[in-house]
Amino acid sequence: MDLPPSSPKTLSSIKDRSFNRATLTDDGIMITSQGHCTADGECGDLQSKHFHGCNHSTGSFQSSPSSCFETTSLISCVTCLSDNNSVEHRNRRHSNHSIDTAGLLNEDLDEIPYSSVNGKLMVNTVIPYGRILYAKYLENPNGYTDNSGPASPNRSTDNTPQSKDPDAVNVHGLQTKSDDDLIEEQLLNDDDNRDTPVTTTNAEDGESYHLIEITFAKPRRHDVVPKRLTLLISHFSSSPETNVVEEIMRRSYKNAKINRSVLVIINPHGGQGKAKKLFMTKCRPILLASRCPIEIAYTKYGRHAVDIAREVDLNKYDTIACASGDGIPYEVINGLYQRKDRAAAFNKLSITQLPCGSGNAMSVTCHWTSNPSYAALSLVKSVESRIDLMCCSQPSYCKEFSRLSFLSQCYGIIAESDINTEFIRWLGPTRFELGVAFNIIQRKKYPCDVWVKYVAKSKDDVKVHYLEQKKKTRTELEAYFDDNSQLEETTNTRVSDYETTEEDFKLKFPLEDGVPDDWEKLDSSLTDNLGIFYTGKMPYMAADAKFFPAALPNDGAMDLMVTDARTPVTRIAPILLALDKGTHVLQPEVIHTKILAYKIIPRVQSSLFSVDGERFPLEPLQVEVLPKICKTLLRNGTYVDTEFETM
Ligand SMILES: Nc1ncnc2c1ncn2[C@@H]1O[C@H](COP(=O)(O)OP(=O)(O)OP(=O)(O)O)[C@@H](O)[C@H]1O
Repeated sequence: MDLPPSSPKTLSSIKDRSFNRATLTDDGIMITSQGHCTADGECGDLQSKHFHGCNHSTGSFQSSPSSCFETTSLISCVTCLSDNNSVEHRNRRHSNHSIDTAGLLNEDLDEIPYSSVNGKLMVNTVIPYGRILYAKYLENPNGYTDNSGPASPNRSTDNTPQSKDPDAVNVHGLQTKSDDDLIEEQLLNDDDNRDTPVTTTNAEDGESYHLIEITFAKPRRHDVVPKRLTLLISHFSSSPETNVVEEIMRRSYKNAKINRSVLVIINPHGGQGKAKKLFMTKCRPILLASRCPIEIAYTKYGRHAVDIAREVDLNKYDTIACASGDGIPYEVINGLYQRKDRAAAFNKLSITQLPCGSGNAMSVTCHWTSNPSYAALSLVKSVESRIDLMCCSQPSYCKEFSRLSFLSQCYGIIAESDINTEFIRWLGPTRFELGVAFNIIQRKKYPCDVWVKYVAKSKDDVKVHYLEQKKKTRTELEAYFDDNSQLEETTNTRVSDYETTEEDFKLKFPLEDGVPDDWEKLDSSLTDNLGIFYTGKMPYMAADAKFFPAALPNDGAMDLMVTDARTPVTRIAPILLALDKGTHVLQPEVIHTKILAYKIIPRVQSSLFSVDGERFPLEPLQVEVLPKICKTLLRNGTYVDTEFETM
């Protein structure tokens, strides 16, 4: 620690008067009074000095310093941004919202008056714990600074990171020490102050204040960016021993792991070549500000992520974050599956996505956003949760390894539109919609035979199953969140979680055993004229395509949707147009059920299957659910609300 040992001070100290005072509330850190200007015209809030060039000789609050205390009294919406703390409240508030293209709820941006024109934080402003990334004690703070800016006054110039080749990678594709590591080291070195309280006593009321720097995620345009803020924080506690910084961190990471160690896998070709830039500019600042140790691996060839996951050192990471589309999480899951210690791998690592590709269904579903910076915030704040996977077997590969699918399998119109339009990849997501429209107009049909093992057959049964499972999950989550007093101090997460064993990977319905007697065959008049066959485990297949609104993380079932190619275009068009709302599953022309397993035997000469967006061969395909096999990070412990309940 480079600061001198501190002795208690009083608030009559001129310097201390320059900082905003704040206190801890249930929802966040609330500004209780604004800092004064010092005798020499300096203000503790650097935004005034560095970003607005505030000159206090002309500033309005200097002429009447006390007016700040009286005139600004805005109570901001805290629970709206407090991602961790109130699942119920959040779901209630936002039940009528859908995700917009930036993945933001616009009200979030507008409701928090973080700073007024003169750079001061308004009294009663609350910085929600859900937005706080880090806190530490401070003795010589410089106030409100921009972490993402080039010249941070809080940083020693000696420590300025040296620029090295950011693409330098070792044999495993892991990045060698570069500017990322140096910035990370610098941030970690900053931690010296974390445990050392600097106490200041208010001579007037005897209350104890601590000079604390917090780093929080602040909305800026469509993103969140890390910002630092220095506050004099008082905390009323029965115990004088209370470490306020530890308390802030505990509340800020209530159901999440602090300092999650992350292996980031970047597909440099993902998102039409934008993945690396998106990660570096939008996600990395949030992860670093949260003091997450990160290592980066770049994929150098197709399916490289399978190899990386197969060889990854389980002891080094808690999370694999795929800065990519949905293709890389699919590969990571399959790489882990091919390991000898796969149960240990799935128990140790959470697989998540930072949405930097063209298809980002996992992030939309799990982080409730397709915005990379918000997804990074969700990554550091989310609850580790179990999800079901689907195990796919076909004759050509299942003797070696079956394939795990986390998202979907499809055959027919959707599969062809997804895969056979790759040659117009430059069109982005539009290529998929064009492909669907083209195939529907042609009324292309895809004959096949299908057998299923039902969990909920009729649409009414599906609703009942959904409501029951949702209620069960809600009860479990409430118990989980209430159980915080029993959390392990160091990790802030519950230790006794569900554990996968090798037994869980054993298939109940191996391909070679044929179709079991209790499976039902779908009506041949339908399957002879099949248009779409689509199974899924996540509600969103893209930001605006809520294909499976009844999908749940671990209900032990996958959703199946089937359509008949003979359905008139005048009926199928409105069905497809209802995809953004998810109400297509209610239409009589759409079959929607919940199943545990299925077998499909195609009866066409040339076509394909698409599994999680990957091309699979045109062979019999048998799939079953592997319950709770994989760990991921879910915002508030749930998938994004699809409003299926009220449909
Ligand atoms: N360096 C590389 N060279 C070639 N292919 C790669 C490379 N890295 C990854 N890939 C492949 O790119 C595919 C797509 O990856 P990803 O899902 O991240 O991208 P995307 O932007 O969403 O694209 P898509 O539209 O194909 O889904 C994967 O099959 C992966 O194996």
